[in-house]
Amino acid sequence: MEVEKMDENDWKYHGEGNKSIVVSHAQHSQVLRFLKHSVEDHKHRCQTPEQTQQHIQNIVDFGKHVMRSLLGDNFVHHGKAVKLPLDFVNQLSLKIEPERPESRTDKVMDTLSGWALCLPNLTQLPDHLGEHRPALCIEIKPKCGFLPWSRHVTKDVKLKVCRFCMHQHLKISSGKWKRRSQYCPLDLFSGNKQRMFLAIKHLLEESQNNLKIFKNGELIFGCKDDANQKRDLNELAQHLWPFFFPTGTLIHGCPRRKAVLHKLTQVVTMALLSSGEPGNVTEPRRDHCHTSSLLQDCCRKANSGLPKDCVLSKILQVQLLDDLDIEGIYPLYKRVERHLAEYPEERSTMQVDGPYNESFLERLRCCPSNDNGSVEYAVGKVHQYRVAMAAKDCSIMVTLAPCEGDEILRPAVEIQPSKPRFRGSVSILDLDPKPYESIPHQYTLDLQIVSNYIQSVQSDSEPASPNVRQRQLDRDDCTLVFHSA
Ligand SMILES: O=P(O)(O)O[C@@H]1[C@@H](OP(=O)(O)O)[C@H](OP(=O)(O)O)[C@H](O)[C@H](OP(=O)(O)O)[C@H]1OP(=O)(O)O
Ligand SMILES: Nc1ncnc2c1ncn2[C@@H]1O[C@H](COP(=O)(O)OP(=O)(O)OP(=O)(O)O)[C@@H](O)[C@H]1O
Repeated sequence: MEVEKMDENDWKYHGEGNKSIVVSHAQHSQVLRFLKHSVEDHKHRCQTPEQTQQHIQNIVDFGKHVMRSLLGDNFVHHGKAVKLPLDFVNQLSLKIEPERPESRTDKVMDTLSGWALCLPNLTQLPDHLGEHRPALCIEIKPKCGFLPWSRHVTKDVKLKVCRFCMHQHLKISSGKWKRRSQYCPLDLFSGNKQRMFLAIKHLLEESQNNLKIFKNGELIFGCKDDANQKRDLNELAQHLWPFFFPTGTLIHGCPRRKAVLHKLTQVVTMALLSSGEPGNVTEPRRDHCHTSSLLQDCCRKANSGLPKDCVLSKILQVQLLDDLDIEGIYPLYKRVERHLAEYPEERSTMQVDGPYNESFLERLRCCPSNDNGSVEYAVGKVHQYRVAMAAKDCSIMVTLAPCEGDEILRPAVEIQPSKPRFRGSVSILDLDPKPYESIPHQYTLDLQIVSNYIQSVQSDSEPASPNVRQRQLDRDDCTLVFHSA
């Protein structure tokens, strides 16, 4: 990329989250990720260009030195910080503004610093492989895949219902989403194919911000402010039909939509479970969220664990660094705060705001396992918690292309046995360091999620009797899960 020759017409709006806006290059497999600011911060120029540069460099370093080591080189692309001409950035910002979803316009793109992150476009295959080859990309934001077990947890419900499922109630009552998602991260992370199929089915039914699908780099499903899921699924099936049924053959008696979504679910499950070391399986986790609608008995029997090096296993291992729960972390955060109030100069030696280098990683690894009352212990646990938080908020990109014969696509993940055959790559994105300052917010949010959930379940029809609950479960269409072809 030649920064002097940047032309906004070569770039188009690609997507955004809470913290950044992404634009993709029209010809090359590249994206630029810009930071976003609140309108107020932008107006008052709250961050200097040097601070923004540092912020972006911290993201690169965190990916390069911390997350790559913990999650694996294959999965993490740390990208590089680039300084762009302000003119280009301003023109680009004006160009993409009409494309932005209404719900995200409370923040604006940083047009003041000229700094951005340059990354490979993970929705496409690399330039040298991508030519004339259709690519399908499935992005999943899986969220937290385990139930806490910490002795610091004070509400029993947290040991039974996962945070995502509880949070759904708050998201509905606050108006963030209109319909509750039945997706449960514990199903996805179970390693059990039936539960994983169910998780993906639920993501397809109500994608919220947890599922997006791209075809040749273009968003074709998910992430809409107000989606009509049924219509969208029909459209999705139309889009995907040529990928999965290139010869046009119909499965006798099976509706087209169902056949395509079934294939998609199978292929995504295989990609999420694909591992460098086939057959290597971790200890099964016994987590089962009580609001997940798969019959508990079935889950218990089939909890087969994740292959050791698959992407889900890697992410889960890092999430599990949060072993104290926010209720155990918050007092440690306050210990650090008290120490810093007395010795503010130690903030940098403690690496509270980075740098995210080898020695930060070492601090994570060397943190004592028991609380000896020291500030070192508190800092180590807070760092571990922040790293776990990043892994709880990341997204997985599965990018696939049909392939013929024995041709090899690299970096390779092979979907076997599948017809047609697919090869491609699995990556993890959005691994930004979570700010130390967000811990009090996390604590308050946790309290809010739990109390809202308890209230909402109590006020929903008197606690459903087992029969009512069972009828509810029976109504779910599990044929996709239980009668695979
Ligand atoms: O707190 P959560 O679990 O709601 O996660 C936030 C996400 O909400 P979600 O529930 O996934 O819709 C939220 O995503 P959305 O803006 O809702 O798409 C962000 O990812 C936020 O991270 P950050 O503050 O931008 O670094 C996320 O905040 P962190 O808690 O990860 O800092
Ligand atoms: N390297 C990439 N290649 C292709 N698409 C990308 C890439 N990075 C980000 N995207 C797209 O842009 C979207 C927003 O990016 P990202 O998730 O990093 O934003 P964010 O603001 O950090 O999100 P969050 O709300 O989780 O904090 C992603 O969901 C993804 O669709």
